[in-house]
Amino acid sequence: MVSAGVTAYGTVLACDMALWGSAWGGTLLLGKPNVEGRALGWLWALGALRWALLHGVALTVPGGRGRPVLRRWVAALCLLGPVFESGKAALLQEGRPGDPIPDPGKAALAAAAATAACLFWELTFPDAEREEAGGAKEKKKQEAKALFMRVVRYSRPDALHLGAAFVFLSLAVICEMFIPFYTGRVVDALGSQYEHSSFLSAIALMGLFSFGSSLFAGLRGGMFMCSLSRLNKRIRHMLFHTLLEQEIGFFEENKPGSLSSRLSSDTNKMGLSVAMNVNVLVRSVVKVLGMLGLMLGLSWQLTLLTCVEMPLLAFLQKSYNTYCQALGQELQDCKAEAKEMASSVVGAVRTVHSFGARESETQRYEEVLRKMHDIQSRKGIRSAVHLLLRRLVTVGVKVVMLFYGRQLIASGRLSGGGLLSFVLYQKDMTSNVKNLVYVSGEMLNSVGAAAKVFQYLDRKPRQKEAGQLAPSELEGRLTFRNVTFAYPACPDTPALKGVSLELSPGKMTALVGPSGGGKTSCVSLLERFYEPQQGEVLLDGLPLHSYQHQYLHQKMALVSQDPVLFSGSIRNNIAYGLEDCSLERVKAAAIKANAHNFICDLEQGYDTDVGECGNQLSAGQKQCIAIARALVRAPKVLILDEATSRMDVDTQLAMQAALYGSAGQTVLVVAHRLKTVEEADHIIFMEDGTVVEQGTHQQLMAKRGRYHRLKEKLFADLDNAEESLIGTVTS
Ligand SMILES: Nc1ncnc2c1ncn2[C@@H]1O[C@H](COP(=O)(O)OP(=O)(O)OP(=O)(O)O)[C@@H](O)[C@H]1O
Repeated sequence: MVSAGVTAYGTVLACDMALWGSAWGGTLLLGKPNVEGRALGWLWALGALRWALLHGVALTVPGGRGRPVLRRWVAALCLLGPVFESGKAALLQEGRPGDPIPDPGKAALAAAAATAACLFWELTFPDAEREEAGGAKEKKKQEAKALFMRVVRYSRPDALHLGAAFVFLSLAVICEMFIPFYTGRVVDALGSQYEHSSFLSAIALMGLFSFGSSLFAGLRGGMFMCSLSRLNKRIRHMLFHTLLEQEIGFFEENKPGSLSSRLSSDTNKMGLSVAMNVNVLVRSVVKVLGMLGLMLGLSWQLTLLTCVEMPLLAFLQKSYNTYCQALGQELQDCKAEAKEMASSVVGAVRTVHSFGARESETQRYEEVLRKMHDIQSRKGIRSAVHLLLRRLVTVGVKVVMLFYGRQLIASGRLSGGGLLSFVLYQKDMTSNVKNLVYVSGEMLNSVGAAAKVFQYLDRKPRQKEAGQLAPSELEGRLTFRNVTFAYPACPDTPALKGVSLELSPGKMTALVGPSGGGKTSCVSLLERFYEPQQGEVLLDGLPLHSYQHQYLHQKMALVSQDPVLFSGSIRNNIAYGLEDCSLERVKAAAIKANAHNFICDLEQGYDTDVGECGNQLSAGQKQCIAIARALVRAPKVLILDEATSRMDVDTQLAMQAALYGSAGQTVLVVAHRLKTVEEADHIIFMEDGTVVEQGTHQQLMAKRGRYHRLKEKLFADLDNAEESLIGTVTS
């Protein structure tokens, strides 16, 4: 593939040299043709002829077909000269166009300029050729462009702000462009024939343009910041909403650290891709075009020289950007890992302390930091090399330019001030071209962050959409019909295997069995945290998913073993998710949950702040509040998953009596303790994901099966342990 390309380019170049050589030889033998007054016409005619011939060669040479870059290069080689001479004649209306058949030096310079311009274009705006070659990299770029356009579409509501920002941006750039020009004029005015009035007018205009550029630049910055913050707010809100819509399995696959990083840094980066990069892009494009015009006006020869520097710098910058992009991804992953590790360790600091894991955690964190440091060091070294190469190119071109500029001044074709203006423009031009190349890479880089955000925004929850059922009367009968279920993390190991059971209204059903038997999995299915792979869970004979989400969670309340409280008052925690819940309702629920007494003992009663995650309350108190939070909704179905495990036996029994009394309520208790289970109307014994036996306590004891054996072993052990613990404390 590469050798075919070399052959194609080499053949075209050889043909071009042969063409020029024969024409040049002809002029040497026969003398230069007299084209006075028709030079431009001749230039175009010869250019077109050369183009037609070389184009034909490009199409017929082996490996030439299917190479649009080669054809574009041929066009640039043949037509750039006529275009340049025509532009020069039209804009500057001076001098006569160059010879239709240039001498060797000019021919080489024109070929180099055309090649450099072509190279610059292809590097900055790479296109379909490599895509045709099937490069995955190119495909990725196309995707990045599509992503970028999507971010732009998300910015539509800020069109007014962005529009104003671009107007200010253009004004600022235009003002900025004239500053070097009038700086040169000031220097000229200070020259040998000093004229006060021209000095004053030049300095006034320079001051005016400087003031204008600062003013408009400030307004532009403000407008961009404003639209950036608006976009950020919208995206974050959408993302947060989408995240909360996802099924529970999603949160098991994606760790909280990486999710919060998406919400904060990635949304931020995504916004920057529009506000900042487009800002720099437009600014640079306007400046480059404007300055190119002004520079051509000052000296086309020096401008041509500048055109040699730019592709070289663009090439250097491009390769640097590619390297940095790859490292940037690695660095971002490292940062996310460090963040996640720090937050999980700090969040579980008690466990870390009690297991004496401080040293190992510190080492683990240090390892990630070291990885981060390595990446940053590599980036630093590459940046130093890049800077050195860039400086060498810049200084080299500047030296040549100054030498040539001196010749132009000596021949009277340029003033000293003009050269100064040119040098200032050239410096600015280089940095703007660099910005252009940088920003094209950075845009793709920042849309990398956007890709992750969109990945979540586009994600459809992997569970059936909730239906519309919301009957005013609900009996509360729950049925598992031949349910098989495996967690997303272990799809090949079912936690429930063909489970069929029924929870009757007005009855308390207990789920018991050894650890890992599938009790909590049943509860999770009832809460619709997951969907079963086979079978159905029915409420009053209808699938759970056909009920409205809000309705279902109003009618079914769950209290888990480790309930989560939110920082805020006890009252707000009990009334969580309910609008306009009176203090009386909250108190009534707290009384029923055996929480009222200890709440009243607290200094601020129901207004007491429970602290971060409720850590200012004991585990048992937290469970009481969580039960009150469930009861305040007066649910038709109450699910207690080891919900009283942290309470003492007396509190547990009192609580149970209170809960058992609710007429018509379906109560499901998952418990390990014998006393709680004995009272239940129906006991279901689960083991290894299946229902092994069921009945009342008496029936199961009489059966002398698995329940009986477990009672003998586990429950008795627990009770003994409890009794001995109580004994130790009281003795
Ligand atoms: N989030 C999860 N991802 C993958 N597997 C899980 C998950 N939660 C539980 N399991 C597995 O599913 C099986 C049933 O677990 P489940 O929590 O339902 O048991 P359990 O009877 O409630 O146990 P325990 O009495 O200890 O709470 C176990 O083998 C467990 O390892």
